[in-house]
This record gives sequence, structure tokens and C-alpha cells, in this order.
Amino acid sequence: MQEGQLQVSGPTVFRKYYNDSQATNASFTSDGWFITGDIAIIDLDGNLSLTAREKDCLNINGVKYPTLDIERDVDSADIDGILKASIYVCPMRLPDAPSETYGVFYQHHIPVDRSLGKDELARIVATNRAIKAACTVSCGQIPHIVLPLPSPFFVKTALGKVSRSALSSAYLKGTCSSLEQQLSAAQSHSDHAKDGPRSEVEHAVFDVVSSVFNIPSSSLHRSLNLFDFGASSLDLMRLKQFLQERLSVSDLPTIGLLKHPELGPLCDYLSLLVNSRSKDMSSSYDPLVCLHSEGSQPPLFLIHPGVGEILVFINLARVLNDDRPVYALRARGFDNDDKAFGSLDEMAESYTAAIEARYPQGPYYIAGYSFGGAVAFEVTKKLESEGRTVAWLGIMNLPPHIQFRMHELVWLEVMINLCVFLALFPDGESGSMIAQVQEHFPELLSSDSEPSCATDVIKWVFDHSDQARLDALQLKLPDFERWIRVAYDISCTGRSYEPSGSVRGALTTIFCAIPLHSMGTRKEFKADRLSKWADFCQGPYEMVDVDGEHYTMLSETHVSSFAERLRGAIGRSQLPKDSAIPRPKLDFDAIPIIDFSLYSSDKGKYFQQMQYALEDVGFGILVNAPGFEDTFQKELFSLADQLFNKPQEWRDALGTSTSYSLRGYFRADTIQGHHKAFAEAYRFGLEMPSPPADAPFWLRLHEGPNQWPREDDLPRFRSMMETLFQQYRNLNITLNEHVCQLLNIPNKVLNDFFPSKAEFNSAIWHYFPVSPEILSEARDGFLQGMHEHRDPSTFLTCLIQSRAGLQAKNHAGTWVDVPMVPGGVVFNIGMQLMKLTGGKFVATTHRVNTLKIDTDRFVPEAFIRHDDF
Ligand SMILES: O=C(O)CCC(=O)C(=O)O
Ligand SMILES: [Fe+2]
Repeated sequence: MQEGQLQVSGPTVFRKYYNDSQATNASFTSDGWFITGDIAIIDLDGNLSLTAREKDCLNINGVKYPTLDIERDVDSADIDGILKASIYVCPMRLPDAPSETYGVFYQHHIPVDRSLGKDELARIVATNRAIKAACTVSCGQIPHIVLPLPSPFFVKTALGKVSRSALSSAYLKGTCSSLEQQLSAAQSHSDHAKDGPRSEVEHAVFDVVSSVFNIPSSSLHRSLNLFDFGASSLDLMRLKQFLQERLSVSDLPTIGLLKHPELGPLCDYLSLLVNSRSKDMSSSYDPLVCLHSEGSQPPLFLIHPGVGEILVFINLARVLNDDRPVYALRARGFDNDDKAFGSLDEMAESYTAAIEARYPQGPYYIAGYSFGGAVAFEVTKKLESEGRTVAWLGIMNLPPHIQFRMHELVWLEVMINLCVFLALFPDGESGSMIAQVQEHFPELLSSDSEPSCATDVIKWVFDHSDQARLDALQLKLPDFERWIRVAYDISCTGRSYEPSGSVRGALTTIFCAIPLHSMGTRKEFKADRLSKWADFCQGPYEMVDVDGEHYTMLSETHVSSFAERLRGAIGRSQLPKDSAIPRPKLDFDAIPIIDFSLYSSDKGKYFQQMQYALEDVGFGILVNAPGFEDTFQKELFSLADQLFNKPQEWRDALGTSTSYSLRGYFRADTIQGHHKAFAEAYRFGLEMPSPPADAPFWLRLHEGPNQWPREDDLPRFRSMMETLFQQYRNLNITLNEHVCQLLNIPNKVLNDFFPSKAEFNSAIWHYFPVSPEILSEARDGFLQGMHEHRDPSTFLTCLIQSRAGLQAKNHAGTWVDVPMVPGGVVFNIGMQLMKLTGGKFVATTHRVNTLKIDTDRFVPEAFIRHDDF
């Protein structure tokens, strides 16, 4: 049972649109069935269910793009000059075009037949350009037309929705051609002024690009990216050939195109190439080719299959749509005198280094197609052995043991495989091709290495390939020959490859397609071969069936469904990632010091350090945090010093025993038992009215009027402490947002729960220095300043300290000193935040050790819902 297009016919079905043969032709099959536009399924009992609307999707070369998604993306781009939800993406088919395209129409007040002023045109051109860019980013396809139209064009259907087909057909009928012409003239004028071609070579490049991609030159500009507007591997081959002809360059390196997908840089590169008349413009070998440059998530790295090229990933990168850049790794040996890699390990070494250099911070997402799967496995192990996090490893239809297969791959077969891969023979004819080649070159039978007659064989096969396909690929004999050599060298590296070791943390996904004939059925291939990956994964591992066969799983037909499964797998990798990685938490021997100003100058580094502090240590010291300058801190310490130096009776008069809410002064060294500490404190918070006398004590804790010393007794004390209090609040609110970014949740989530001011309190601690009298009470290197504990706080706890003395316990049980850094703010995680993050952030046990305190230590701190003291 399969879904299909619902077509209806019968006495109750209308037979044509009145006076509109174009609409009729578009909506009826040639034998008179009405194409409803619904996708439906009929079950075994004959029940019909509608499953989707076909017309809500664009169908470009067989790839479907939901129009609503594109509209939503344009809406969220907040483009000047359009109202929210007033934009319609309308599929259309131009006369004689092989595939559908689309137009974008939005509501505007100008009538279509009026001639417009210069400024008005310029505004609309800017809006249209922004819409075009947003659409192209959204679906990878450039709209055929973007037009503002007045409201009468936006006809509603019986269901009250704007009819997209009415918009398309109004456009196709030429109803808005005067407006279209005015805009197109204005646009090409502005393109020229701003961004258009600047030299002869550039004009030539624009012309060629325009004809290869069938886009008017007027809509090309230097910042357009070939991949973003949907270049396929075939397009690139054609582009290369046309550029070579037009620029009279005999051998334009493919890599030159792959590395300069933006028109501007491509023009610069080609200008240099032409001007220097040099054939060799490719720089030294770099395996990475960027196929998609945008996205907020870590990049995906894709490793080439046995043929060494990465063209097969271009479509995948185009439809992946996973908010992450995509890089492909291309084998060595295609360009200049580059030599192929001598071993799989050398290859993995080189790719690992390139990946690390491009994206040092990780985590890594890596996949390999066919032979590339084994390389991806080796790269993953190398990264993990260097302590890096690989979140996901994807292996596309390759078992771990490949030696037997690589030995099967004699030279002849490697060559034929490349032909199959490039579709140089009609379907199903590769077997007979092998037989024919063997008949012509009997010496091949006994040869598993490259035969002496290789050049003749290659030429013979080339001559017997599908010439139309060769033309379409623009593949010339020397390129074909070199390619076969690279592919053969790669397959040789696999002959001695023995998998060993295992992937530690990454989720490993094995994508299973229909295997090559010699491997049996998919079921057998999975059970006998692919499942052996389980022996090489310590982390989670899964098998995912995909559409198509070994060589077609990424083809135009299957690439969308493959992309969907790949996205799913990457998505799953994020869940078990943290629990699966056996990186021990609390494995620290120093407290990280983080420069807050990195947040502006190098966000990546800032978050990397923050992540380590929150996930692995539970503690950190921020320097350059706004509002905590060293001079400000010093004044606070000096005021604290003055407060605690007042006579005992003066301090007792501000004592907590006289405050319902326990605000004020108290001595911790008079407490008996575990909580006894050689310290005293002054507690305060936001000014609050006295709680009712009958309120239960737990509702009164820390909420009430402060017991401030008199201003003339201790000038500036109150105002400085109130300022500090504000600064802590502000810092917490900022850090909450950073925490959200690390947790990958909307920035405001934590601040939405940030408590009202009343629940935000402060204390100033005064720790007594070690003295001969109390020294005898020390046990195991510890004398109590504050007992060993974890904070109960829900948000980051922050404090400033005048001296060292605080210690945090690592996983080995060693106490690590939290150093005193002038102008620093110590922050740490409490148990609530640890629980809220499922243990991602760690609440670390800490204490204050009087043995470390040689002279009075003052600590004004801030806490939120923090009543453990
Ligand atoms: O005074 C210090 O350094 C630490 C204080 C503390 O851990 C707390 O109040 O929870
Ligand atoms: Fe604490």
C-alpha cells in the first residue's frame, strides 16, 4: 500500500475550468481525471484517507519543500517593507521548464500598472532582495520571481485561505508584467552599482553562471553562494567545462570551484588564474571543502567514499537543513602532483588534524560513506583519544571488516565501480561491461593490481561509456584516468585494514541500505556484517534502514529521506551524549579563572571555559565582571573590616536575636556541634516590612527590615552594601542567560523563574585567622571556617573574598584551594541547579579552612533561596 496523488473522475466531477485552459491543463490528466492536489492512501478494505496536500509543497527536481516552512522563514527574517503573514510562496511551472519553480508574492498598496518613483523602486528592490535571500537560505532554491501585489490579487478560497494557485496563474498570465519590468530594470541597475561584475573576467563568470544555472545575470551578485542556490555535482562539472572554454583555461581545478563557492571569491580566484596564465592555482592539499557555511550548531564532517570525491555529498549538504555547517573531506591525489595516501591511518591522521584545526572546540559530528565509514571510525577514535568529545559517528553502509571486500576489489572492479558510481553505463549493464573488458584484455584476469595496459583499458571503457552522460558530467579522459588511480590507491589502503579499539562516547549510527549483490540481502548484510560494529562501540549504537542501494542511497531520489534520518540520528546523539561519555566529572586540580570580557571578544572561548567550569568543576572565578572592579571590592572589604572591629556590644546590638527575620549580626563560633565555625557574619537583604508577629518562623526567615548601623557610626556602609547587592543581582541575571545558552534553551527561561527581590539575600562573613589557641582543634589539615557542604541554591552563587581560604573537593577527594584573584568573583553551582540540569552541572562540595587564613578574611556573598548556614 502506498500513498499517491488523488485523482477523481465521474459524472459529479467538473470537466474543465471556465475559460481558463491553462488552469484546466494544469489540473486534469490527459485522460480527463481531475488532480485534486491531495495525497491519499486506500487501505485493504477500500477506505480512502487523505494524508497531505500535494499543492502545499514545492517539488523541484523531485525534492519537496513545504511552502509554509519557507513562508515562516521569510516571516521570521523580519524584513522591512513586508507585514507579518502577508507573504505567499506559490509553486509554478514555467512553459517548457523541466521542473517546478516558485514565485513569492506579498501584499502591497501599489497598483500593478502605475509607474513608480526611483525611491519607491529602490525600497521595493531592497525588500525583494531580502526576501529572495531568505527564501534561498530556507530551501536552497532561488525563487523565479518576487513581487509586491495589491490586495485584489490575494483571492480567498472557499476555506478562507489565500489561493496560491490564483496568484501563480495571475502572474503567469502576465497581469503584473509592467511592475515586473520596472523592478527588474531597477534591480539590475542597483546590482551593477553595488555588487555586480567588475571586470571582463567577472562578466564572463557571471554570464557562465547565469547560463549554467538558468538565472538572469541581473539577479546574480558577488555574495551569492553556488551551493546555497542549489548547485548539484552535475552543475559544477558543467560550470567547470564552460568556464574553461570561456576563459581559455585548459585545466581549471575542480577544487578551485569547490573552495570558492561564493561568486565574488570565485571571480577573484579565476581572475588571478587567468591573469597569471598559470594552470596551477590550487594551493597545497587541504582535505576540507565547505559545502554549507551557515548554522549555529557544531559542523558535520562527511568523509568521502572509496572513489575519493565528495561530489556525492553536495545534494546532502543542500537538503540537510540542520542549522549546522557541513564540511566534506576529499582524498589526496586529485590535484597537481599530489600523492594518494599510503595507508588508511595516514589518511585518518590527516583528516583528524584538518577537522581539529577547523573546529577546535568540538563536540564533533562525523560520518563516512562506504569506505569513508572506516575512516570516520578511525578519526573518531583519534579525537576521543585526545580527550575530545565526539557526539556522533555515522557509518553509511559499511561493515567494520572490509579486508575481504577490498581484496575482491581488483583493479578492474575499482574502475567499473567508479563508472557505476558516475552512472556511465545504463542500469544493470556493469556485469556485461566487465565481461566485455575481460574479453578485450584477457591479461586483466590474473591481475589484482594496476595492469600495464591500464591506460588502454581506461580509454576503451571511456569510449564505451554513455557519451551523453560523459558530456553532462563534462568528464574528460585524463580526469577519468586520474580519478581511477585515486580510487584504486584508496581501495589498496583498505586491503590491510583491521578494525580495532572502540568508540568511547559517540552515538554510532549505522545506516543500512540494500547492499551490493555479493553481500546477500539487506537482512543478511545487517545480521552477518553491519552488526559487527557492536564490538567496536562502547557508547550507544543503532542501525537505521535507509532508502536505496549502496550506490544510490544519496542520489537525488533518496537524498531527502536520507537527510531526514541523518538529522534524526544527530538529534538522538544529544540525549545520551552526556551520560555516555565516561569523562569523569570533578576531575580538576585548579579552579578555572574566566575573563568575562571574552564574552564580547571571543564568545566561543568564553562558553567553552564556562562549560568546563559548570560541568566539570562546579566552581569558577570571573574576572572583569562588570560592577566588581578591584577598587570597589577593596572599599567593601574595608567597610566589613570596620564593621567587625566595632566593640562587641555595638555588634550585639545589631544581633539576629533582636530580628524576627534573623537579619543582622551573629557569631558562628558560639554554635555548638557541627556548625560551629571560627567566624561571624552580618546578614542583610532587600528592605522588607516586618512580617506579622504570628507568621510562622519559616516565612519570616531573612525577610524583614535590615538592622543597618547608623550612617554616622559607619559612613557609606549601607549604600555600598546596597550597591553590591544590586551588582550581584545584575550579574546573576546576565549569567542566567549564559547558562541558558549552554543548556541550549531560550535565554529567558531562568530569568523568568528568577525570584522576586525578597528572596535575594546577602551576608558578609568574617573568618577569624588561625591562632595558636584554636590550632589544636585542627583535624586532618582542617580547622573549621565553614563546614564542608554543598550549596542548596537554584541559581549561581556568587561571592567576593578578601583572602583565600575557600576549598573545593575534587572527585579524588582532594581539597583544591580557590585562589584569591584581585577583582575576581567566585561563582559556584548549587544542588537545585545540579538537579534541574540532570547532573550536567555539578554542585561541588566546599568548605572554608581556617588553617589557610593568616589574617582576617572578609567575604560579602549573595545567595538566592539559600538558607543553609
Ligand atoms: O566564605 C566562603 O568562601 C564560602 C561561603 C559558602 O560556602 C557559603 O556561604 O555557602
Ligand atoms: Fe557554600
